[in-house]
Amino acid sequence: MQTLIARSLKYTNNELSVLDQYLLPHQEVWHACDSVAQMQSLILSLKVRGAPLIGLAATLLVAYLAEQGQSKAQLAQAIDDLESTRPTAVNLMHCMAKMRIALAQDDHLGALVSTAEHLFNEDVSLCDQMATLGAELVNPGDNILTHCNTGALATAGIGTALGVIYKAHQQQKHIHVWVDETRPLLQGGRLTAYELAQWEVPYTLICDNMAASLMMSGQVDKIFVGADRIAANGDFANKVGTYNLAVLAKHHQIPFYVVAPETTLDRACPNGQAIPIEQRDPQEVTGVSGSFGVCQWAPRRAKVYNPAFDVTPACLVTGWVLNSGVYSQQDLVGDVFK
Ligand SMILES: CSC[C@H]1O[C@H](OP(=O)(O)O)[C@H](O)[C@@H]1O
Repeated sequence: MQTLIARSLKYTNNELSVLDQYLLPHQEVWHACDSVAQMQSLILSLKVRGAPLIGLAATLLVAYLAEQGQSKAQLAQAIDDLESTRPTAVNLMHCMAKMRIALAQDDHLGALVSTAEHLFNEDVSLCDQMATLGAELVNPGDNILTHCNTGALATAGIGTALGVIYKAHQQQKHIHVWVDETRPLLQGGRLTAYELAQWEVPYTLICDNMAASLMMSGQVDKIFVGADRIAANGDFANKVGTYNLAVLAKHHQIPFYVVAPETTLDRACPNGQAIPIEQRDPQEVTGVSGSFGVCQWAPRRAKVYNPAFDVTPACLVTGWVLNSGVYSQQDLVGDVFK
């Protein structure tokens, strides 16, 4: 397999490595990964995270295992196991389906390697296309609000929604970004703030519960978010708290855009109710753990509701920014999903 290098995933010198996103922004630690169990653990703990990146990390591991001489039966099991790791982001299922097709080829090793290389390099291009198309929606001086993390850390390229923001910054549109910290795992406060600082994009970090008053006071001009799965009617799943923003945006008549590659589209999913929503460990809500240990603030026996994602109905979305274009719901359903 060729050398493949992204911000949080790389294959170099016959070694697959991932950047531990749970330790960011204070520590940049890379883990070599050579087994399904290890990759599943990295993905489940969100050390490896982000809808496109999860699919690509699993894909590169399958190709790596094939090059290590694993049998077709072992590789088929690896694909099944990896596909079941997290249920909501459809990019994982998309990538594993492509790898299953490659595994069925006569030269399965060659097909797996070339498919992995293609999917990785394709995502880089898809990110560039989304960024260019989405940046056209950004006006000079816009105050943009975003949720969770959708940058280079979450993809093989420059990102999805954050890629749009970065491209607009590169175009010297002099934007400012309101960054939702994104409870409970703080992908915004830890990762988006980290990426925007590295790109020298002006931003202000806020708690999620502050977005409404910012909108009411006219301090938010547009909202760009990512997606983990887009259903055939345009409903989409994204990090929990996205639906809040969509309802607020509609009330305050603020343009609300979802940015995602077409690898996030799920043609077999009729609407948002059909999207499986991952339920996560209550400990993520009752406290926080990291390299510093555990900080527990809620009662240990507190009953917790901790869905990793929520679903936003298409009626609340101004436009879908895909790699192929910017769509209204009518065009998305009629042209893209046709
Ligand atoms: C371009 S990443 C898309 C999506 O993935 C994130 O979820 P997680 O951090 O749990 O992997 C978040 O929902 C992003 O919007």
